[in-house]
Amino acid sequence: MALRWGIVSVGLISSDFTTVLRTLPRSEHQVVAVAARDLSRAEEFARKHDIPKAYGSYEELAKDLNVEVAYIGTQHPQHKPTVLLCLAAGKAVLCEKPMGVNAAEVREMVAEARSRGLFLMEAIWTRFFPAVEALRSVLAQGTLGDLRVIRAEFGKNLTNVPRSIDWAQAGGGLLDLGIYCLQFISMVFGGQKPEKISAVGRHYETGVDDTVSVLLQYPGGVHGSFTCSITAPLSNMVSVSGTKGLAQILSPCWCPTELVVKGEHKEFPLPPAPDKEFNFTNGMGMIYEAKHVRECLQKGLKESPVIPLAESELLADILDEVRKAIGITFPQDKH
Ligand SMILES: NC(=O)C1=CN([C@@H]2O[C@H](COP(=O)(O)OP(=O)(O)OC[C@H]3O[C@@H](n4cnc5c(N)ncnc54)[C@H](OP(=O)(O)O)[C@@H]3O)[C@@H](O)[C@H]2O)C=CC1
Ligand SMILES: O=C(O)[C@H](O)[C@H](O)[C@H](O)CO
Repeated sequence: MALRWGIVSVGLISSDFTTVLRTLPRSEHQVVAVAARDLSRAEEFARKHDIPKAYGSYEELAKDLNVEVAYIGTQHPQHKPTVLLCLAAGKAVLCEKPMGVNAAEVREMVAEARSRGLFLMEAIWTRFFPAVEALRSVLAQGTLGDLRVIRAEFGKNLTNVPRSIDWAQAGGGLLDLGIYCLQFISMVFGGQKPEKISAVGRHYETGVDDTVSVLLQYPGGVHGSFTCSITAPLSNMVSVSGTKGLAQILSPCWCPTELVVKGEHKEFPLPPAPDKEFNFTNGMGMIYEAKHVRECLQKGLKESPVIPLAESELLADILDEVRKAIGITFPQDKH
């Protein structure tokens, strides 16, 4: 039975995700509706992606009984209201990262999903790439020995991307790019709560975070660190070091296809996407998370075992702590 998707908002990532869904067998995935704040833009998107139903409001899509799962592709601050709207309408929800602007928002969404017995997942698509699955396997086998340190970086000049420098839209690097680094560190250290968090950072002129470095101490004398930036290019790699060797996820680490383990280079090419256009790097890699969502729903799961809701809450808690340490607040923090 095909999983019937509703796409919430018609922005850049929504276009990429919809393009990916339409490469999948129609017997497994169908995009049955799309909604935008403006009907004409929703209709244009529907024409581009051959979607049967277009709505001029998210509310109308939420009421569409043909929609089983909603994909939330709005900007950060609109994630919470649209997730809550779709949950209230009985939809399963896949919400783009970061699921919330802060931990309070994430906890509100998680509580609502749990109280309604509905599936909710944060679209940390990185975790579903074969290269990252291979890294998890390497770690599980003890190939690197006893872990000591993990280091991650994600930086690129985004000062020309309006949402990235827009304080009202919770811009900056931490929520947009840093979350990718942090989720690697948390994944490697088993979703444990760090014992100590420290951070230094620079503010961008609009009040968002510009470049931030974070140090996380975990139980057992191990630690992780990351740097994210919206103004400076960084290595965009991840390295995991243990007593028996080093593993590296090569750039682009947030959507990787290359893993190096103790000097051995392994490639995990994306599925072919002939004549498909994407707004973001390695967009075809969203196929993995889309397939995972369907697998979860087929099993009757209410959350992903790969990016559990408790992990989304933990990531948000840590990002809150980091923002507090460097003095970054957003309008959404007051609610
Ligand atoms: N997984 C990945 O690889 C990526 C994930 N993302 C995530 O996806 C989300 C969207 O990013 P992106 O597609 O670049 O965003 P866009 O700038 O394309 O905006 C997405 C949608 O947000 C709505 N929107 C835009 N501005 C406002 C505003 N000021 N107030 C209210 N709503 C607004 C619009 O919805 P409408 O269409 O209804 O008008 C718009 O289409 C982000 O949270 C980001 O973190 C982004 C890039 C890559
Ligand atoms: O999730 C992402 O990949 C980021 O939002 C984008 O890559 C970043 O905003 C640059 O476009």
